[in-house]
Amino acid sequence: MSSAIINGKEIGQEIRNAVAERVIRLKEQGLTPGLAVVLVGDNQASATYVRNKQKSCEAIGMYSELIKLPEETTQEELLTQIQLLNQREDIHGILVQLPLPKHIDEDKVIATIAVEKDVDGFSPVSVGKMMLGQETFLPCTPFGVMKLLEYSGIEIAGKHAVIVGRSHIVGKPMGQLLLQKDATVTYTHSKTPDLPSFTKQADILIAAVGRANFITKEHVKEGAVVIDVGINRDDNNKLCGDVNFAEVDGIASHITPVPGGVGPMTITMLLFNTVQAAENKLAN
Ligand SMILES: Nc1nc(=O)c2c([nH]1)NC[C@@H]1CN(c3ccc(C(=O)N[C@@H](CCC(=O)O)C(=O)O)cc3)C=[N+]21
Repeated sequence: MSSAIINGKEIGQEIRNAVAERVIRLKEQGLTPGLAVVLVGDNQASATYVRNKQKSCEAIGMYSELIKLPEETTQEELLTQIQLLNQREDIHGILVQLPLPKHIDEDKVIATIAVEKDVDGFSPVSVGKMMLGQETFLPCTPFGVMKLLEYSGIEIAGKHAVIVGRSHIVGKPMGQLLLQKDATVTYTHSKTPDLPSFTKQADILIAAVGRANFITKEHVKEGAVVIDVGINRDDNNKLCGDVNFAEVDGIASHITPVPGGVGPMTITMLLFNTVQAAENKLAN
């Protein structure tokens, strides 16, 4: 029997519809939620993502503004731009598209974003609050994965979640959010010896490695829920995840496809956080 497909496009659309309703309420009160996306340089992949984000904002009636800066932008110029956005009344969320050019200190840039506008949830204060279980913007990809699990009726408490990958934006916060829902969490990474011996124990397996088709049938336990966070290009330049879908299909109980799984949820939660930021402003 094949695995149940967790449809991120469909679940994402359902959440976006609810977010669109909140946009209508805000507009009735004279406030249009606004997202600023800062793009430095001309990374082709980044340009595509950024276009998707803007289209998604417009589709639900939000304002979005692209601040496109040349590759040669200095760190100081970028910090000045962010400080201007921090002060803007019409901008409620700020996203600085990563990766940044190598001459720019990413940590410094992210730390400059006002925490109440940090809709990516990447700043040190946001991360600290998340760790403490305090109210804050959750990073969009792990937040989106939590929503996928919730909408699919997958139980988390008491389950063994194994995370493959420990990036600041996916692996680490993913484990934290699952822990907060009472999963037992194991982090694995590139230095983990005998990876399959760990991943085979997973009730919930999160693949966030960034290598095409890296997770094969030997990594997956019968009946596991497999979440594929990867976005890679295969040898034919086709979009694919970290999981070898054809191999794992039928072993997993549930699986997310790429495309159409986690990706659309990342953008959905960005819209969600931005509307929340606007609502917070109205409340204060
Ligand atoms: N500050 C920052 N925040 C981010 O959230 C951020 C970032 N930088 N840098 C780049 C990554 C990547 N990312 C994606 C979002 C949606 C899809 C997505 O919607 N993917 C579609 C397919 C899109 C296609 O066909 O190319 C899918 O999986 O179905 C993919 C990738 C956000 N990122």
